[in-house]
Amino acid sequence: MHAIAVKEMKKRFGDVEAVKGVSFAVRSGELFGLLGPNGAGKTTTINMLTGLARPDAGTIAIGGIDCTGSLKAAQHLIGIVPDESNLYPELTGFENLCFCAALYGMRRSEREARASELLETFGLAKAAARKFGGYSKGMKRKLTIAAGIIHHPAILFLDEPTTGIDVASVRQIRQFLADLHKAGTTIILTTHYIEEAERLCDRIAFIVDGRIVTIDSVANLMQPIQERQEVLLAISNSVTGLCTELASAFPAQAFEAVSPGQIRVESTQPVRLGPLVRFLEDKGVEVTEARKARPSLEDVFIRITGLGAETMRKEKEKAGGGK
Ligand SMILES: Nc1ncnc2c1ncn2[C@@H]1O[C@H](COP(=O)(O)OP(=O)(O)OP(=O)(O)O)[C@@H](O)[C@H]1O
Repeated sequence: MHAIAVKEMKKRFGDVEAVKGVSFAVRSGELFGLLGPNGAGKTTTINMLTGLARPDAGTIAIGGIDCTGSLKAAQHLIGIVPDESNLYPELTGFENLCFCAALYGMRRSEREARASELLETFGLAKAAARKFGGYSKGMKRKLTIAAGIIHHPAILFLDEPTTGIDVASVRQIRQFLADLHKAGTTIILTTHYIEEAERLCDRIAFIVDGRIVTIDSVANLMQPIQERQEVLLAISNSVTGLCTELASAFPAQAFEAVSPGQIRVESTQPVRLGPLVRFLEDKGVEVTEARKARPSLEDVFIRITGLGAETMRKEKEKAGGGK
């Protein structure tokens, strides 16, 4: 049985068709990533799956339960970590968690024990008695995750869990998600950090402009580019038309000027540096460094979506870090 099965789900906000008919299924125990740039429709998709937005069309099943009209029957199965925290600033960390536990009908002793356990897990025990409103961004995100799993949900939805927070918290959250995944929880994660998706997810759906453009395992997505060789050459100075000249001199390789001081060489054969360096020297260009690049999911994303590395980098910067 699938933990989640979505068919032809759509959502429009006025003139904006935010989600244009997405279909996918998440296996039980899977860590599934929805990856895409800002405005792609990730949050809207998650909101429809968690009952925060009503789809205009399509069907949703969660844990085998038809949730198309209402999520009520599957509510106990899911945990939600929204991108903006829904916790109360005037309550302490401990009180917030106990309050959430009470909403799930947990008994007092049970909820206090669970709240203390989760505060410990996330390194927040010392801040347990402090008001949530005074927490740092990273602490807020961690407590929001703790609140989302207070009732041991079988399926956890997280919307951009590592965006805009400090590096130490990012590491802690990623490790926590990996542990939760190992323990068997189904996790659906939205992110626009390609390397985060590559590191954590079993399968990834690339979502662009309201549509899923591809869904596959990280290994399968990476397979076509694994055999490809890529070398980055740092050069002392650039000369007009250098890449065109290189391409005609070395037709088995592809050349791209990634910046004025850097050329990317791509080939399906091992790249021989000697002839390249000599050719460039003859043109008055010195190679100051040659580095073999590891193929990454970012390359796959760029190939499939047509979105350039620069676009994704800008998206990351806009998001305010998280690395
Ligand atoms: N409540 C709303 N009212 C109007 N338009 C909306 C609303 N929510 C989302 N949209 C629009 O729908 C599109 C998809 O937005 P969504 O937030 O789902 O994207 P996203 O992939 O989660 O982006 P981000 O990474 O920035 O969070 C965008 O064009 C957005 O402006």
